[in-house]
Amino acid sequence: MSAKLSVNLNAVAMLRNRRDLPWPSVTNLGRIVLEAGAHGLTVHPRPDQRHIRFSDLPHLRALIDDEFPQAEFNIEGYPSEDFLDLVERSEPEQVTLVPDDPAQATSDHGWPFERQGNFLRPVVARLKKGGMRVSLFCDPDASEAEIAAARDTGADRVELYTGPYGGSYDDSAKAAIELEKLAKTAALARAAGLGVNAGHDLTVDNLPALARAVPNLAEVSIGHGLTADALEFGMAETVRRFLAALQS
Ligand SMILES: CC(=O)[C@@H](O)[C@H](O)COP(=O)(O)O
Ligand SMILES: NCC(=O)COP(=O)(O)O
Repeated sequence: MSAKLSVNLNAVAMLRNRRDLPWPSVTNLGRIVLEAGAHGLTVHPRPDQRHIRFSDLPHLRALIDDEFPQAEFNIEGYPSEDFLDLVERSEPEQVTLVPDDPAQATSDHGWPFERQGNFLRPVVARLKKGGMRVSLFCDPDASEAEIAAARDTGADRVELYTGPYGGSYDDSAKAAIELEKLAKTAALARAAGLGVNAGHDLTVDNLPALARAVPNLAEVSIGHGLTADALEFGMAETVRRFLAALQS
């Protein structure tokens, strides 16, 4: 079975936040995404709410519950007490824990599982007790010992950080090296009994090779590249609508 696609709405929210206006609507874009067949929605609320606002979450939860009950809500973030409260109120099907510093522009590394296992274990247990699947953001070249420590937290899955792979879009030799690391880490995770998700800078161009290299990929979450394509492929029709509005 092919991997599920969860669309990350952070980039849409960031565009919305440029003005004190309600468009583009994060909820409406979520509806379009799910109507088009995506399997879920991902958000990564950060403490400064520079993209997703905490107030977006109830609307997205209601969208899924009321119109797309088969879809999944995936909330990503650093497990501060505020984040955990927010997650528990939003009841996502999946939580992806990411070792982000609030000042970080975007996520750029996985958890040091051996070092942070004692921190993660009770957090994972708390979320799982609340009925949520837990995934942990993981370096693309995590060692066997690191993967064993990830499994020992009680998490269900790891999400492979694919940033270095996505970033080598203009260097096929480097992309092959990065892909090899991802394939090896995914195999270690599968052997340890963990499900494997992946995300960061994935695109239509780099997805096929990733899916071949990681045959049991459960889910990809994609935001930036997918939103960029939505703009590029939707711009012509939008210009035509504005020209028609001028003539009406
Ligand atoms: C966890 C992760 O990989 C990130 O990709 C993140 O969720 C993307 O968030 P931004 O689009 O806000 O950088
Ligand atoms: N977990 C990764 C994610 O949600 C999307 O990352 P990106 O496609 O915006 O880089």
